[in-house]
Amino acid sequence: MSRTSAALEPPADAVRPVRHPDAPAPGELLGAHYEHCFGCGGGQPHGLRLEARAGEGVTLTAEFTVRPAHQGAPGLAHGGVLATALDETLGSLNWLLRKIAVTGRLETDFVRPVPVDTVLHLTAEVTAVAGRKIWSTATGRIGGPEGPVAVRADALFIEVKVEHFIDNGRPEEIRAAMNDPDQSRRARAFEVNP
Ligand SMILES: CCCCCCCCCCCCCCCC(=O)SCCNC(=O)CCNC(=O)[C@H](O)C(C)(C)COP(=O)(O)OP(=O)(O)OC[C@H]1O[C@@H](n2cnc3c(N)ncnc32)[C@H](O)[C@@H]1OP(=O)(O)O
Repeated sequence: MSRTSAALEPPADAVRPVRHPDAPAPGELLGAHYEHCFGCGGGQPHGLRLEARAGEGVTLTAEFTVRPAHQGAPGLAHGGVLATALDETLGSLNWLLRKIAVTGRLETDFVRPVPVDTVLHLTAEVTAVAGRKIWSTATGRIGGPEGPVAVRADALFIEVKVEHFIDNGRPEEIRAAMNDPDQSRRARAFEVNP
């Protein structure tokens, strides 16, 4: 049995991703794309507050500290929370392409339990692009950036226009997001033209 579904195998005519010339420099923190994002925003008391940093090419690293609010089994991170950390990390990669994209498919392997207070060290990269489709992969390690693998995921993101959010989101949150005075958040959310 193959590890991933056919939808996560890029077709033969897919191309290598191209880092946008204005992508944040390697080592730079990306910052949250939305204050109330459960994955990266500072406005969610129990959110993950995941911090992602640009890497070389179309790669990044990220860290997430598992807190007591993130438990599933006693003292252990909930699998859905770990999947969120992977989803957020993979989603952040699209900023290096300057594309707005949403997760279409996310396949996750849970390899080791992740205790509360553990720092999950994530690495991720875009592997291929074809039209609106973006394939990417991520790995999360514990005990340090070179520690054993605890989780990994492969994903397919689909590029969307900003109308995807305007048409489907609640008007009050959309209005507030559009009026967000934080320039870097506004940039990650809206300024996506090459
Ligand atoms: C004003 C405020 C702005 C705020 C600005 C914020 C910006 C920054 C937001 C980032 C947020 C990050 C957060 C973390 C990442 C999430 O968690 S994103 C949230 C979770 N994901 C979603 O909610 C997506 C829900 N799904 C959808 O809306 C729609 O199904 C999609 C994904 C947009 C696709 O619909 P569509 O545009 O109609 O595209 P469609 O023609 O169906 O498919 C296009 C292609 O993709 C393929 N495809 C589509 N879905 C799938 C699938 N599930 N599996 C396999 N293939 C698929 C199709 O087969 C098709 O392939 P081709 O035929 O072209 O080869």
